[in-house]
Amino acid sequence: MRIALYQPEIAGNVGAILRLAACFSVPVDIIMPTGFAFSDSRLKRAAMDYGAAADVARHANFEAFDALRRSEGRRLILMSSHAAQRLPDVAFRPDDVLMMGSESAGVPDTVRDMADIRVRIPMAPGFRSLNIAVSTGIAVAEALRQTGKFPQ
Ligand SMILES: C[S@@+](CC[C@H](N)C(=O)[O-])C[C@H]1O[C@@H](n2cnc3c(N)ncnc32)[C@H](O)[C@@H]1O
Repeated sequence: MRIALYQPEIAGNVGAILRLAACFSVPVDIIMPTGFAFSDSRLKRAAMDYGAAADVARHANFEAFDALRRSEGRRLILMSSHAAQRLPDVAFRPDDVLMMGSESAGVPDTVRDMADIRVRIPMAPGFRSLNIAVSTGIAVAEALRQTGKFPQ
């Protein structure tokens, strides 16, 4: 399992996701550009000292990330509040990449169309979306649960 962040914009969100990734031993792919500098104190504050333990790869653009993903034979699972398929109905594989869209715009249609599966976390009627770090935690937890990869 890997987490991929498509052009994330908010340092604190990425810090929280790096903390999550370290706690669950899930590597993170960050697709550039980001909306903040990696020296941003808000990233460090949210990641705490766990950030140094996170396995993070930065990719210059989506094409570079996707070429590597394909070479490794991983499925691209796009998390989107607009997707038709519900999280509880998806059968995850241990080598899937869970990709999160940017905070303001999600992902472009060209990227959306390349996903093997598009997945929605069901929400109560009338709500648009969850915070990106919260939705990453929900999706990763379900994928780890299904694949038996939660840490002991
Ligand atoms: C704040 S949301 C982005 C909202 C953006 N307007 C959009 O249309 O995608 C940031 C990211 O969190 C994830 N996300 C938020 N709510 C979600 C949900 N209910 N189901 C699946 N993913 C969700 C998606 O990856 C989304 O791109």
